[in-house]
Amino acid sequence: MQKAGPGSLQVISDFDMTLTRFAHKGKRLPTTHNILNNRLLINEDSTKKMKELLNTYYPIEIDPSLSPEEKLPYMVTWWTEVHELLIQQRIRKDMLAQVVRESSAMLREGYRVFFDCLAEHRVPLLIFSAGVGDVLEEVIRQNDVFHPNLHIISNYMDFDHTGVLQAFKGQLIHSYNKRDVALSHATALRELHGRPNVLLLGDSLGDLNMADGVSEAQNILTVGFLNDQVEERKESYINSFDIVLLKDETMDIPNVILRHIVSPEMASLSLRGNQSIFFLPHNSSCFACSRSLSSSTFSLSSLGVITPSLLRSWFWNMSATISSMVIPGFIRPFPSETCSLINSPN
Ligand SMILES: Nc1ccn([C@@H]2O[C@H](COP(=O)(O)O)[C@@H](O)[C@H]2O)c(=O)n1
Ligand SMILES: [Mg+2]
Repeated sequence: MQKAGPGSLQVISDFDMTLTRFAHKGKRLPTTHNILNNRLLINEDSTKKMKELLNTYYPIEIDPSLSPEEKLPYMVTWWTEVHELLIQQRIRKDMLAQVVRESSAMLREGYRVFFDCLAEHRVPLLIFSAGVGDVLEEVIRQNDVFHPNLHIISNYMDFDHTGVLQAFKGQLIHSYNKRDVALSHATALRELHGRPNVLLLGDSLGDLNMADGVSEAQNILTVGFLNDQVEERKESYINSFDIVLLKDETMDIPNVILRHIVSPEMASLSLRGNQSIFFLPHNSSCFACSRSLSSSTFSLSSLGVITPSLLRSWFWNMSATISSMVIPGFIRPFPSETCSLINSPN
């Protein structure tokens, strides 16, 4: 994928709990459907009913002992009942921006690097979501990353001429029918043709089918975010995705993969707190990072071929020089296990 470069690449990603965070400071964050569970839009009874439906069907959605075929009818019931309830509540289009603003939904840390990098290199990003399209668009817009390379397949609301919800458009999309939906959209997504390499991101086993509509796919690299019921589901995720990220609320790994594909000549670099971490470039050269004191720009210079001692000294030097650097999207606490690994004599 790296040899073929960004011109052959497309990214297909799920939205809820893949591009958005699952939790923050120990609190569950909402999906696009749950963002709509706001008293500005729906009454108290419906709020209760939506929660009951979530408590009934979410455990089925993630139950590792049930097959996708067994889960399917329950998913159809869950989505259908919630959509009917939202229609009955006569949701207003002009309130959506406000409920998104009031919600605690967050894109994963490092999201700006991800969205901007894809746009800069003209790599199409297909967001394939069983959530609510109008809400997910608003989340992306409010985070300022709605770029022209974005394509979205989702459940879109149909509003009447006064801006009141009257139906949902097109085929219902739920967690376990993404294959059918992918196949039915295959010809429409012309911009994605001729891009045989796919980076696929998802948090559900149903997301693995999102690339089924890609004609003549050559390589599909799948990354699975395992957010919930980790121990129970780990085995099936490891057997199904190429890379499994356990309770990782960042876009760090997708960003490193992208950096490797779009600019393989540069060290892929990420700075965290007052420590630093960098990812090796494909030719095994190492780069040092320094910041100009007069501006916020920073430069990379080659240090030559990596050796363990060079690595260690680089880390020590960097941690001293970058402690005050602020590079949005890159700074994050550096895990202590990684520090001790880097600083160990071997
Ligand atoms: N009423 C519902 C229905 C579904 N969900 C969750 O939304 C997720 C689907 O969106 P993706 O972007 O991940 O495809 C799904 O995993 C459900 O858990 C919900 O919260 N409420
Ligand atoms: Mg999801």
